[in-house]
Amino acid sequence: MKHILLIATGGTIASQPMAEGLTPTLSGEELARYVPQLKDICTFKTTQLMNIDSTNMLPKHWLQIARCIKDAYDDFDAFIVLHGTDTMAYTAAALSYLIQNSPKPIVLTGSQQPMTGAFTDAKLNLYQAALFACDDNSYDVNVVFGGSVMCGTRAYKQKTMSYNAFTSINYPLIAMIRANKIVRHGCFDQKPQEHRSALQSGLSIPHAPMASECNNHKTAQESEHSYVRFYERLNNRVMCLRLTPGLKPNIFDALTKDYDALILETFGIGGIPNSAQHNFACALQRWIQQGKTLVLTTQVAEEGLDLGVYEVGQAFAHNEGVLRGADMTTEALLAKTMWVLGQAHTQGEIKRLFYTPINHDRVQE
Ligand SMILES: NC(=O)C[C@H](N)C(=O)O
Repeated sequence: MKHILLIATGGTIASQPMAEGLTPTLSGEELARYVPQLKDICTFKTTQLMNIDSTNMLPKHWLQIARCIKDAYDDFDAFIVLHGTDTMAYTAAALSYLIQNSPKPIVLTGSQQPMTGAFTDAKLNLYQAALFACDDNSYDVNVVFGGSVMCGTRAYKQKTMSYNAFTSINYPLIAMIRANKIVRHGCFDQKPQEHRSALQSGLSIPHAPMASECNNHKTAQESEHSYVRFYERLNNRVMCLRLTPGLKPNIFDALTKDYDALILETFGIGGIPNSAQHNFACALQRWIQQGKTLVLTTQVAEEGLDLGVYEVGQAFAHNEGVLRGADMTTEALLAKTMWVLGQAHTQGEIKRLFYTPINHDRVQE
């Protein structure tokens, strides 16, 4: 039987009704007791890192979860992170960058209704997360929710109440889970050979060096190991801004003090106002000239960005100072930009890391 570490962090799954509203109170150990069927498919230990509504998750918590998995990596076959749904997509993306190339699966799940609720989805989500975590062909960071398995960089919360709250954006589902059967999407039906070999070498999986342990010019990305890589640094001076009709271009000047990078959600396939009254070109150029990072993406959930299509985007299509989000989710862009700026020191390095696909986060341009 596979041995799993259940990492509890709070969320609705752990919440109970209080006078102030739903509040996380149940521990991971208590949650597991509600699903006795877990014992039929795995052995497990629980650990409680925090017990918070995911509204209060911060980048330092992502680092804490990644560190917990790193420290326990050799002792378990898989990891389940119990998490609130509201920011689960951000955490799943962040873990995809902080823990790369993992032959052991890391699965996030949670629920729309508390574990103690009469019609809860929590039991099935936890059970199916364990089922997927125990499967020999699972690896890397995934979200299991409402019978869908999504890549950690592609998950998106699209519903506030329904049980099928998550969807995979611009990328196929890894699998569907019907009751206790995993139905994999064709290209995800086999764990890659490099991961199999790594696992066959048993407990002595040589973790690749942390980025901070690599010499200055060689990032962990370039390490010759094909094994799991853990990272410990994020730059959280990154923010997202959605363009809205009438937004004033001088907004960026107000952001320069607190932020190193801006992810701008443009209109449609890539429209940025350029009328005489509202022209963003100068303001954005000023941002770039200060040495700051500018990532352009779309505020439309599906199908991604192409700045070359319209006159209102073309000025940025070939701008060397702009990073293009392509078909990535905003959640993944935020986490990736924090990770990239945590590792890279030159514009060239930033660009190279940003455009390198990680855990299927973007299609190669
Ligand atoms: N369904 C949930 O888990 C929502 C909750 N507010 C959270 O994100 O922690």
